[in-house]
Amino acid sequence: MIETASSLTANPAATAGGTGVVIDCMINELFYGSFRAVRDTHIPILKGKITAFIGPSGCGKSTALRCLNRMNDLVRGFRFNGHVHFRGKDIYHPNVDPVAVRRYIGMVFQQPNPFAMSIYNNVAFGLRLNRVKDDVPERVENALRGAALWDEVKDKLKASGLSLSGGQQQRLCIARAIATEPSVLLMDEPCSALDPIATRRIEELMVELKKKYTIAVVTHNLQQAQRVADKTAFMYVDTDGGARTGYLVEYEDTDRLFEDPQELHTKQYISGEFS
Ligand SMILES: Nc1ncnc2c1ncn2[C@@H]1O[C@H](COP(=O)(O)OP(=O)(O)OP(=O)(O)O)[C@@H](O)[C@H]1O
Repeated sequence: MIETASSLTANPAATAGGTGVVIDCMINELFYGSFRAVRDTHIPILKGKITAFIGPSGCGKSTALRCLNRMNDLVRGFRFNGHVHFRGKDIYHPNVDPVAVRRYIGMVFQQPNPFAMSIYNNVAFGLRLNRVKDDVPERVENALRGAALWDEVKDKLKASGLSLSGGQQQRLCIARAIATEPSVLLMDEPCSALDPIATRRIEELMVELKKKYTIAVVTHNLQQAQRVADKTAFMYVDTDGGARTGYLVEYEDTDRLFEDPQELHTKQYISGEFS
């Protein structure tokens, strides 16, 4: 039996691993081919909160984020030992369809990636992909409003998505991701290609979006994590014996992690002793 999108919605109230936990992610070991990229990383994603993944380059932040909606499945040689519980199911169970998972756990990438089609169709595309046929114009408008883009584009919905500025393109991608009303939005360094003003706009939008969606975000920007995140997961990378395996060092309330880190590596990282 193939699990369908509807089977993942069957028990929307179900949580895993504790009250308010929408996704409970446990990575015992994760490989790309023979390379062990991540180990011993347990990150609960809490409902209605923003969880930031921070840490030095190569520690596995994006890899861990991509586990949450099975995006790593697309990578050749990917192997995963652990679980990702969502709505009472392990999304890695062989009967779960990854396409159904991504309907409920959407993703926004580092580089804004609008399609070479109109602004309207960029948002409607995600709906069509998920066979949503009713109320498409209303849903497109709601998604563009939700992404704080409607006022800027309502008079040019037929213009190409590529004609927008970088920050607008990223908000268009957010609109595309929220059009199907996912439960969770994964954001992989969503501001790294943007200037400070567009970055602030996206940060404000994230805080607004968390009223409706749970968010997990990878960021290199520690101030950004402090500004937007409720919870922060700090990852580090072992380099013993030539290995480069990332792991979770500390997961805490963001304020606590930055004000009173419990682990030496966290202290060193947030004080800028290494990057
Ligand atoms: N598709 C892939 N195939 C093989 N190895 C990969 C792949 N993606 C990532 N890796 C490796 O896995 C490790 C973790 O990478 P990942 O991109 O998750 O780290 P990161 O902390 O997000 O890094 P950065 O901050 O530089 O983006 C790195 O050693 C990286 O080279």
